[in-house]
Formats: sequence, structure tokens, C-alpha cells
Amino acid sequence: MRASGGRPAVGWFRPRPRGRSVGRGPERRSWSREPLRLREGFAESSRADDARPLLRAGSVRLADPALGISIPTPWTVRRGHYTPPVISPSEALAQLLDAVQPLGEVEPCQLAFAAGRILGQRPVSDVDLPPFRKAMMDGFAVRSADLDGPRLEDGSAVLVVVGESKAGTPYGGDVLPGQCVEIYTGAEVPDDCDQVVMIERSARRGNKVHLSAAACAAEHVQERAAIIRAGDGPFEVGRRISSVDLSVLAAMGVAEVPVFRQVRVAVLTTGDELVPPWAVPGPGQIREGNTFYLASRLMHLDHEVVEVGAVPDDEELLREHFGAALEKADVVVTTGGVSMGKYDLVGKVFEELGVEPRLHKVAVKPGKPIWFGMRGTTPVLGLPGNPVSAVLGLELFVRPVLAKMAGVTDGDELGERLRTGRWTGPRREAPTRQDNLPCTVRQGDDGIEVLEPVAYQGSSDVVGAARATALAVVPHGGAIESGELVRYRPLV
Ligand SMILES: Nc1nc2c(c(=O)[nH]1)N[C@H]1C(S)=C(S)[C@@H](COP(=O)(O)OP(=O)(O)OC[C@H]3O[C@@H](n4cnc5c(N)ncnc54)[C@H](O)[C@@H]3O)O[C@H]1N2
Ligand code: MOO
Repeated sequence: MRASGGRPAVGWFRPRPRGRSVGRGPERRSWSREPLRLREGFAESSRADDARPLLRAGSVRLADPALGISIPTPWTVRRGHYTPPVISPSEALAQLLDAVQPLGEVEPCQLAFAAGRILGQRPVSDVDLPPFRKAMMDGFAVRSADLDGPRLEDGSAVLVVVGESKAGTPYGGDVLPGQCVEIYTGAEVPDDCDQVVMIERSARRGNKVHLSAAACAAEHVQERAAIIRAGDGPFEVGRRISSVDLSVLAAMGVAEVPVFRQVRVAVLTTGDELVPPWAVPGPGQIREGNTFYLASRLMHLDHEVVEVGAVPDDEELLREHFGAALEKADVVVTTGGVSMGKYDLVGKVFEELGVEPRLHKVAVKPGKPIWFGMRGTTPVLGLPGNPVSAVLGLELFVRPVLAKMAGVTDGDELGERLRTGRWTGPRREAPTRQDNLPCTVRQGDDGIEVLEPVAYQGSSDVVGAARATALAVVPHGGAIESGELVRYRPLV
């Protein structure tokens, strides 16, 4: 979560005042506007006798290559027969990534707040690092040739100590043959010296020192510019800045880091049945949690969440709030309202707002009915409402799409981040679409990670998702067996 990103404008939107008031409602919160009201008769109206199917997919509009839409028809309804979605999660992700471009706007960021941000320009150092030949040990800076000379019976070489070099105060004079300088870690090695003998190999006798070390040029000496040369820098554009990077950038003199501005995301959930956590749900209602998950995860991924809200299944309100979100955000992420029911209005309303539909339904479980469209350069990702479907949708699609828009170049972040582990649960099959099973991950005795399934009842079971730290992937048309190496998606 960014200190500089500001807090999202959390708010529940005001629906039309035509139902009854819900519980004590969000009016108790200073930042909410009006009590949430319900659409009357919602319970009866939730049947799936959709009046607008034959889906924009299947029709000429999506299939016509002349319109530049090359996406395979995600679903088709022909003569009443339903064909399951064919597009695989990885194909769908490739299409989504193709559709979006990095924002590319660079802004300065104070070094202290730059961890997690994406480098927008290649920073260069104004100094060599180290800026001088540096002692890597406490001991004596010597001319290594002197250690090849005569030795005492005990095998030690004797040199005269002519001075001291400490960090911040170099030794300024010459070091002649047979002489050495006492030196400390981090101090400048005198030009005449090429080796540092550790103090553990020395015995001081007045102004002399007995050294029991072999000649070894360059030992414990780091050459000037060995780490970074002035005018150069180790980091490329598109790197996600780590905390260690801050230490490097500080050494390079980069007090203000050129970073890409954060992606602004609007998060909206839809559904008449949804009430906020502080309301007492009425009949047929549930408290919604998706916006809290989505907003916090997106902030954790270093995006700027500019809007969070809930909109009832009402076309006019959806138009109003989706329209406003499209104006203020770089990306709009919604949940709910993307399956086949009469009140699944999300895709329809976005289309009315000029969002070009690109994809609807992917052969993945959970998360099948994901809706994706573009208005200009603004992507819209309509995730399904079931909480675990929203989790998969975010990790599989939203995360890499936003990473690309943020300017990330790292292939792992732009991909599915699939890992390998050993499945310990029972045999699981996925005949119609890839399945993703919530599980925990721990280190196995043989070093291979062990995946253990958690209790899970399907895509509405958010408790199952909270128990999990990963999703084990059952390939479409295949199965996973106990003891087998399988792919998994980390959730953290
Ligand atoms: N006839 C068909 N019905 C359904 C299909 C289908 O292909 N044909 N797909 C099913 C699948 S798979 C999923 S997943 C769901 C997704 O439905 P929607 O995206 O339209 O989501 P809703 O109906 O609005 O909600 C589903 C479920 O999730 C609850 N929900 C919604 N928002 C939230 C929230 N913010 N926090 C917590 N829970 C939320 C909502 O109350 C529903 O219970 O459709 C299947 N149906
Ligand atoms: O694909 Mo839905 O996501 O069953 O749960």
C-alpha cells in the first residue's frame, strides 16, 4: 500500500429510492451518502431466463474479422445447444495483454517512497562505486611483493607501519617497499598498496608488524568502480524497485527516482443483494466483500485505487457510475453481473458506454464468465461476482494486465506465475474447463513444495480461499493424482 497513493474514495452509491431501506444502513458512516435501498422483488427476478442472449458472441459482430476482432468466439448458442467456452486461460491472458499498453507517464518519486514503484527512466550514478580502491577487511595495506621477500623463522614477514587509513580519512603519503599502513574496512587503500592482510594474520611489535600471509595481489581490495561506473547504472526501465534497490539508488545519488505513475483503478461491485459490512442484511441480502479484497490487493500490487463502490442492478445507475469510472480511471474492474441472468447487465451497459467487447467466458473454474472490453486505451475487466471467481480473475488476468500498464517488463509478473509442487489431495478431474483448487503450500522434505487441499465448497466459498495460499491447477481435459507434480498459482 503506498504512502503517496492517497486513500481510495470508498463509497457505496445511492440507488434509486424505490425499495425499502436496508437495516441501519451505511448512513451511519460519515463517508457514505444514503442508505442502500433494494430493488423490489429481486428474489423473484433472479431467474436465468435471459432475454438478451444469442450473445453478442456468435453473432457477426464478434466473429467478423473485417472489424478487426480476431478473438475466437468465446461462446456460441446454436439451435439451442450450449457449447462451453473454448478459450483457455493462457490464450485469454495473451489477448488481454495484447490489448493494453503501458501508460508510460514518468514522474519523480522521493527515494524513501520508491520501493514497489516501476522505474520510468534508467538512473545513472554520478560517482564510481566504490569511488576509490577500498579495503574489505580490517588489517594492513601492503605491497604484495613485500610478502615474497625474506621471512622470519616462524614464517612471518616484517613490515614497518608508516600510518593509518580509516574510512573517511585516507592515508595521504607514500608507502615505500618494506612499509605498510594500518587500514580499516571501507577505507581507501593507498595507491602504492595492492593487498590487505587481515588483522588476524598480524602481530604488532611497536612500529613494526609481523604478517603471516602469502603474497596475493588484490586480496581484500575492491577496485574503484568495481560495482558501478559513473554515468552508468545497473537498473533498466520497467524494473519494480525493491527495498535493496533503494540502497543502490542512494549510493548513486538518485534522491528522486523517475518512476511510471501508478495505474488508476476503479473497483465497482454490482448487485441488488449486496449490503456493506456495517449493515444488517435483510431477506435475500448478503454483505459484500469483493471490493475490500480487490481494492486491498490492487493497492498491495502498487496501483492507485481511485474509486471503490457498489451499484445495484439498475441500468441507469450502472451507466452513471460505470461512465464516471471510465472517465476517472485507467482501468475499470467490476465484479458480478456477467453471467446469463436477466440482471447480469454489466457487459450490456459497458457496450452502451462505448466499451468494445473483446471476450466473454474463459474455460476456467472458477471465474468462467469473465467479461473483457476496451474503450480506447481503457480496459474494462468484468469479473464474476462469486468471491473466489473474483480472486482467480484478479490473479490470473487483472494482475498481469495492470502490470503491463504500469510499465513492468519482468516476464514473471506479466505471466501466470505458475509454479510446480507435489499434489497430496485425492484425484481431481477437470473435464470441461481448467480447475483451480485452493490449497496450502509448504516445503517438502525433498525440497519440492507440497500442495495440500483445503476444505472448499466452490466459487462462493470465500472461507476456503482464505484458508489457501495457492490454487492448484487441474488441466482442462485432464486430471491430477496424489503424489503427482502439478502446476499451481501462488495467491501472495
Ligand atoms: N445460466 C448460467 N448461470 C450461470 C453461469 C452460466 O454460465 N450460465 N455462470 C455461473 C458462474 S460460473 C458464475 S462464477 C456466476 C457468476 O455470476 P455473475 O458474475 O453474474 O455474478 P452475480 O450473479 O452477480 O453473483 C454471483 C454470486 O456472487 C455473489 N456476489 C456478487 N458480488 C459480490 C460481492 N461484492 N461480495 C460477495 N459476494 C458477491 C452474489 O450474491 C452471488 O451469490 O454465475 C453462474 N451462473
Ligand atoms: O466459474 Mo464460476 O466462477 O463457477 O465459479
